[in-house]
Amino acid sequence: MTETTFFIPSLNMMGAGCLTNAVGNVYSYGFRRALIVTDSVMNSLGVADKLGALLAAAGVSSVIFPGAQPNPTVGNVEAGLALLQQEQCDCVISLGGGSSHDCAKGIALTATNGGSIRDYEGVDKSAKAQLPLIAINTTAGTASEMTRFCIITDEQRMVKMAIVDRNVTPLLSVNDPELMLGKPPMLTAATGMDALTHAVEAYVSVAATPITDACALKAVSIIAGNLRTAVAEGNNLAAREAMAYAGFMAGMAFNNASLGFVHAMAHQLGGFYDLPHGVCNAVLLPHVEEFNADIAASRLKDVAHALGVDTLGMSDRQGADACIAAIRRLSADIGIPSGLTQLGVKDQDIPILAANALKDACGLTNPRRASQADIESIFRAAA
Ligand SMILES: NC(=O)c1ccc[n+]([C@@H]2O[C@H](COP(=O)([O-])OP(=O)(O)OC[C@H]3O[C@@H](n4cnc5c(N)ncnc54)[C@H](O)[C@@H]3O)[C@@H](O)[C@H]2O)c1
Ligand SMILES: CCCCCCO
Ligand SMILES: [Fe+2]
Ligand SMILES: [Zn+2]
Repeated sequence: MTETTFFIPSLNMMGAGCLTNAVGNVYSYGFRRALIVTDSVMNSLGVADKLGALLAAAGVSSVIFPGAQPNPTVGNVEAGLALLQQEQCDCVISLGGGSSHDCAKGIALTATNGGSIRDYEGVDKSAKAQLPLIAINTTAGTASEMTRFCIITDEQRMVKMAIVDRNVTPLLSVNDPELMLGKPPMLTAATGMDALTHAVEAYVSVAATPITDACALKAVSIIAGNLRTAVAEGNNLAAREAMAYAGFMAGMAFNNASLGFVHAMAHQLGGFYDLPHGVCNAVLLPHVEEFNADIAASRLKDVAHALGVDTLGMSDRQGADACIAAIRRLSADIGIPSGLTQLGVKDQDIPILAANALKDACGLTNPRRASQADIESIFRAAA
């Protein structure tokens, strides 16, 4: 077995109501002035103000930056950094989903390392630890609250940059499902399918390990057992808590085994059309696994079993086909759009989307290599 590494934040708090003690930890870490990085919706819902009041009661003052856009941009990071420096904050707290966490990571990293977030595209390009980041998660989920990844859209090139850097790992991650009760059904569906994609891609990845396998398969079975309920009954706290654990465990898997062509291709759709990450993953997932099926058949049969399929007596290829069918059924049951055309993707853009997908770091661990023509045909199959 080759040498492997396992990245995870040093402290991860989970469970209904854990936010209160998490805020206490901000004070006991010694921080006294926080920049809260969130987005306009979370801010308008009053969630950021509530967090500010909890922090104030614990002895920590704060200022809110509500400028993290979905698919956060270089401009968002620069604006947030300016506010952090003007307000002389000593820590960053992200409040929201992956967009808020990634924007906050970009702010915290450039606050200590200087330059532009563009300078850190690639693997471990930074020299110093970021300003301490506490990630309070409200979607389940991208797992950005616990990963060493930061995805920032370069609005000039219209591509999502992957900053893969241990220094963007949050100090503390917080998953309180009480903050997830208000997620609308489509957002619950999209983020849940993002988590499933993380687990499946990590499980078929060429960088999978026994640790990431255990996390991935457990995440798959929790998602199979709870996502439909979380979409249909948003106030079901048990289903929300289960999905929070599933998103986190899928994060443990891909934070260490990375991903595959689903993400490499989905990132292009996010960067080019500003489409929601989880929906892009959900539409592409069955098509990429169809492309991988011959090479990853036995792995996909394991995933089928974790999805609840009775695979006894099936060949590996039959198991892989059953896995792909079960993913399609789950997607349809929770209202995910069936094709990319419905999302506004244009055939004439596919060549540039495919060329950029082949440059995305996520593709490096896909179990099957692909040519430009292969990626183009997968995009067209998903139309
Ligand atoms: N860094 C990583 O490891 C990683 C992994 C996967 C995805 N991502 C990135 O994360 C981004 C997507 O994040 P996301 O899918 O969490 O969505 P998001 O953060 O973009 O949020 C989507 C919308 O949902 C709203 N929302 C969030 N929580 C809510 C709640 N509890 N109740 C009501 N509304 C709520 C937000 O205000 C926003 O309007 C993409 O940019 C993607 O590239 C990063
Ligand atoms: C190389 C891994 C990048 C992870 C991005 C998840 O959307
Ligand atoms: Fe992603
Ligand atoms: Zn993802």
